[in-house]
Amino acid sequence: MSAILQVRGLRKAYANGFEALKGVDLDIEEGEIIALLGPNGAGKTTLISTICGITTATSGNVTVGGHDIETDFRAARSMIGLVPQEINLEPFETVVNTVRFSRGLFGLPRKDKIVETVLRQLSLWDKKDNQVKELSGGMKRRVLIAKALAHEPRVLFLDEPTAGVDVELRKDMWDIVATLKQSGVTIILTTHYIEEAEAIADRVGVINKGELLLVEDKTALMARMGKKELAVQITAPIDTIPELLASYDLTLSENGKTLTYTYDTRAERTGITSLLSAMSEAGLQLSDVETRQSSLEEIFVGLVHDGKDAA
Ligand SMILES: Nc1ncnc2c1ncn2[C@@H]1O[C@H](COP(=O)(O)OP(=O)(O)OP(=O)(O)O)[C@@H](O)[C@H]1O
Repeated sequence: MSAILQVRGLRKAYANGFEALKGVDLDIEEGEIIALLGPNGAGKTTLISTICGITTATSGNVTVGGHDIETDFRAARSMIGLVPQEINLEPFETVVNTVRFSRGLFGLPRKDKIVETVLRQLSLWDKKDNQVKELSGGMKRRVLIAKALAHEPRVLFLDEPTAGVDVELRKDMWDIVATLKQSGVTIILTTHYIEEAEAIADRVGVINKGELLLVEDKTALMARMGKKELAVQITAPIDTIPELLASYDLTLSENGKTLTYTYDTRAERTGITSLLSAMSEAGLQLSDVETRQSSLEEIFVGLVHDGKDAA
């Protein structure tokens, strides 16, 4: 495999002086799916827009298939398909014409066979003569993807493909992404959802405050993120954690009535069973037990922290 996309020292300061990208380096291999994960305002859309030439970088450079996005804009842009966050379709146009038109925008000759292949790939062929306004929200999202694929790009950007869609539609989208990968397209998507990255990505990049904190193989990253907490309520408050429980990773709440145990969901043994029996041995009476997955926000805070510690 070779890097189809190379991003080097990419910085973007907006007109008001705000630095949305603070020197991003990224290599993307041909044929992989990479998910860029980050909280609101992290810079995900800015990164994609800059790579796709919608906004101009302040400094740094980007090449797609070896073509510089500034000095060789046309060649670079022709290799990229962009599926934007917002649905921006012409409501009275038919599906097939919408896709044909997108292909034409790249100055390519009309090739109905290609348009047909794309529409079939997205299960839109039987809707080809429908007007866009007659389609469901999920179908409209598919049309956006079909449009982005009409000029046969090798790299496809999906900006928050499943923001605000229901679970079924989200799974649908994941299947589409898997099909596209099989056809050899390199896919870069942005998302807020860990489970989305987990479901479809080969690698995950975490972006926060304009910095790419890490890019890592998904399995390794998920193992690191897979922390869960077990909160155990006890009937009688205690001042300190009993000696018998010293070997567990426990914290005691201020009111002395909740013991919180942090464990790794992916570990072979979570240690919950032995912890609960050790609690009973220590004479603690339990009144309630609750589990909690660390939120994305917390994971990011953790990651930002780790990054600072390492520096
Ligand atoms: N045109 C602009 N002028 C000034 N600041 C901007 C502009 N566009 C975006 N920003 C700021 O840059 C930062 C990054 O925005 P961006 O849209 O790239 O984030 P994001 O990670 O895509 O967020 P979200 O998940 O909410 O879409 C934000 O703080 C945003 O307010």
